[in-house]
Amino acid sequence: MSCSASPAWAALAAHYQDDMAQFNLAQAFASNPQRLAQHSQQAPHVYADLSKNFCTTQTESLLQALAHDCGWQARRDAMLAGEPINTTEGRAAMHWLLRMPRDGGQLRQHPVVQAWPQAQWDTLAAAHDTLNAMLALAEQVRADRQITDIVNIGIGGSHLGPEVVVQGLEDWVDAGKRVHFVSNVDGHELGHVLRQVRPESTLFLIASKSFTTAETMLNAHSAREWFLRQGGCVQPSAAVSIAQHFVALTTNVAAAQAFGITRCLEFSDWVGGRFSLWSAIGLPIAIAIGQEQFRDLLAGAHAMDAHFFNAPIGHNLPLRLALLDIWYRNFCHLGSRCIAPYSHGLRRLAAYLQQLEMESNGKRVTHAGQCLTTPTAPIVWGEPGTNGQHAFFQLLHQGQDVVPVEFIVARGGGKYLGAHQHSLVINAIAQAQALMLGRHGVSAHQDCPGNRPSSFLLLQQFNPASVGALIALYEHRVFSAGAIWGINSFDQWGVELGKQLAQQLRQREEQGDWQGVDASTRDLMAQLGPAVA
Ligand SMILES: O=P(O)(O)OC[C@H]1O[C@H](O)[C@H](O)[C@@H](O)[C@@H]1O
Repeated sequence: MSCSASPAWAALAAHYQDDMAQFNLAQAFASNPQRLAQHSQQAPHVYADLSKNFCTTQTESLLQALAHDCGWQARRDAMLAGEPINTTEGRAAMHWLLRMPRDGGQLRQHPVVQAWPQAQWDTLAAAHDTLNAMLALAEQVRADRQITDIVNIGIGGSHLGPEVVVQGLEDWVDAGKRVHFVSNVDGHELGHVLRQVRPESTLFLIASKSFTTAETMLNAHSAREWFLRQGGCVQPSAAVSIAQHFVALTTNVAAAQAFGITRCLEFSDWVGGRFSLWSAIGLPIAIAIGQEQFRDLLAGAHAMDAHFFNAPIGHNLPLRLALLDIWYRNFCHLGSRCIAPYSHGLRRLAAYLQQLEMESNGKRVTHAGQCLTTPTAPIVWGEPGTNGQHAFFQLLHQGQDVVPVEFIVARGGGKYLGAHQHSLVINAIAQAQALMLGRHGVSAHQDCPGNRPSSFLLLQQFNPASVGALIALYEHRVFSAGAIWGINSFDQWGVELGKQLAQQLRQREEQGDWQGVDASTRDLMAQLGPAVA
């Protein structure tokens, strides 16, 4: 049964029409002194104030009934059991295992974990062996005074997670290494980094789950060529050799070795690319902040995992957020969500979430291959505050579209506190208030309609553990929404088509065969093809 055929779906549609279409946030606060308590929740490291959303306790109850009707709990347990819930690729999705202590940690009493076969415990032990090897390498690199620059070459999941965490935890970066990220196939990005580094003091990390991604392979080959042109050697015995200065982070060790890399950190195919920052893909993070802090990052994420796998439907924060996402998308017909981290460190959070949410849940068929008749992932977008206020917040306040805004704010931490931190958080609070209250009776141009929804995610403190918990919260939220929609959040077949067509265009170009190709594509190839490059 698809989610929209469930009785709860019909009840939610009726609830929207009958009770919520004219809902007013300010009035809801005025008439219900319990509103904040009813729609807020403390989870590990993260407090969520959801009270400025278009919902009542009845909305939340009906949404919880939807989760129940759609088998959310069984899907959550299947993930924890290590079942192949990524059905189109026949794989489990076990990123959470990478942050679980060897003895199961806070989940060891969970009935599903108690029922694990020995093989699952062996998988956990193997994940710890890999983690220890990764952290040992990170410490070795941190202690190596000759290495001043780390260049991570990878794209998508092999880039965005590590980048958001390294930037976010800038105040914990203590080994004096500069960490650069190169993702785009546009040579300007690689060129810009290579102009700043020297081969003898640079460690290249070639991060690719598949070790076949075209952009990463081209960037890796160009980096290798540059390295050799600058006097680097292929002989492993030489000090400035590829063996010493290139490390691969991948599931495809054979391909990395064929490329000429001998130092490989491997991870398993049950780690989805966009869920992989906890695996070997996290090496740039571990080099930047050190093993102790990396373990804190994992511990924060594990605390959120324990909350997610243990908490019941009504008190499960990742699920509550997922249900609000479904409510807005499917019943209130709001197509996007704005991500507003009031944190310079989290300036790339929206980019990270764009992959996490839109690549996971931007889907239109169920596990069984049935076409869904309802929209799925919202479009997520955003910029850090306060910058966004001076750009697109105008539309949020006075535009014709209602966009739920998600404020992410930390309760201190970091080096530069005082007046700056205070101003940052006051701005976030004031924006949420302005969105809700609006301004009335001044003039047509100055009035703001108000009644615009927002959520507040508040980190107890800004540190590795809370960043880990925040990211795990988002991961489980995305999984929960996908589980209710009945889609596979762990594949990404839509991405393949463009890759295939790029390959076909290359072949056509070589063969000079443009038969059957549309006039626009042909003309663009003529204008931008190799003659121009
Ligand atoms: O890590 P890689 O195998 O190089 O993949 C990098 C990225 O490229 C792909 O096209 C996928 O859409 C992403 O999910 C993935 O994270």
